[in-house]
Amino acid sequence: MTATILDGTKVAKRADQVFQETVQELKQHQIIPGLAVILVGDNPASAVYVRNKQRRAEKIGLNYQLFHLPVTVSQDELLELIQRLNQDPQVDGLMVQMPLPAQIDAMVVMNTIAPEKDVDGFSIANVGRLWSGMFGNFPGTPRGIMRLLHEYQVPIAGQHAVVIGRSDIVGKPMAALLLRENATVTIAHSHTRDLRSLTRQADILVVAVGQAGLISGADIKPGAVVVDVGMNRNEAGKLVGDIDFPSVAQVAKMVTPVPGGVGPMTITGLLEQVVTLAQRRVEQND
Ligand SMILES: Nc1nc2c(c(=O)[nH]1)N[C@@H](CN(C=O)c1ccc(C(=O)N[C@@H](CCC(=O)O)C(=O)O)cc1)CN2
Repeated sequence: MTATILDGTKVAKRADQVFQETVQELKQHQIIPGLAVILVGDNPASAVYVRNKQRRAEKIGLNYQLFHLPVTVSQDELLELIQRLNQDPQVDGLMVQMPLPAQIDAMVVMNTIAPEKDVDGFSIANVGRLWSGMFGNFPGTPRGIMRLLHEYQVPIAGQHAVVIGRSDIVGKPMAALLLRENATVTIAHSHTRDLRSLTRQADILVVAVGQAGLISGADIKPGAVVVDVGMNRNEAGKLVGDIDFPSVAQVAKMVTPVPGGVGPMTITGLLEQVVTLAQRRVEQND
């Protein structure tokens, strides 16, 4: 078997066209959806991600504002900026790029962003909404992965989904979104015993650990759908995921590549969230 590639780059481009049309319609109601991104420091990977966000946000017509703060900024200064942007009516969505330098408590930052503007869905209010099955803002990566699975018509209800990794950004919200769509969900992590007996049962396997080559073809169920969230650099400096792609692609029905799979869909998930918030602004005005 050679797996179908779940092409995040292609799906993201298609999604951008849809968002662009929606933004045009919003502009007819005098609403320009606004996204503010705060970047602290000079982490090179974060700089790339923020640049990609800016390029795509501007392409679909968002009012994009970047606030680049020095790595030495104090927590109070950062919180002050967040509070100002919380009050700014031009800003529909506000996010702080992770990771943050050690002097800043990410939990405090996430919970200072007004929940209705928290487009990352990292605040306690939005996490609660996610797990309660309510409407809310949900993190970009799992949101984007769900969109990718829907685009390729991957059945979810009743499927056994195994999520490896329990981070707040990917693993936990991914499990919640799969559960909301009636998958039977197992979360595995560093303390899980006999990981491979679990991965071999998965109809949908999401790998979000940050360990190159963790999962190979022998570890998966024939015909599984495998989503690789990993972003690692190999010895040659090449970007690779958490799976051994060639062997997995021999056994899986569908698989995401790295790059070009989940990465572009993370930004799609974010843009979808901002556009949804701006649409809500129109409904409230009507
Ligand atoms: N506040 C947040 N911080 C971080 C998040 C997040 O969702 N919110 N996620 C990641 C970084 N991230 C978005 O912010 C992100 C990661 C990767 C990509 C991407 O397009 N990857 C490309 C490869 C890019 C490269 O060459 O390095 C791909 O996979 O094809 C976009 C966004 C952590 N921080």
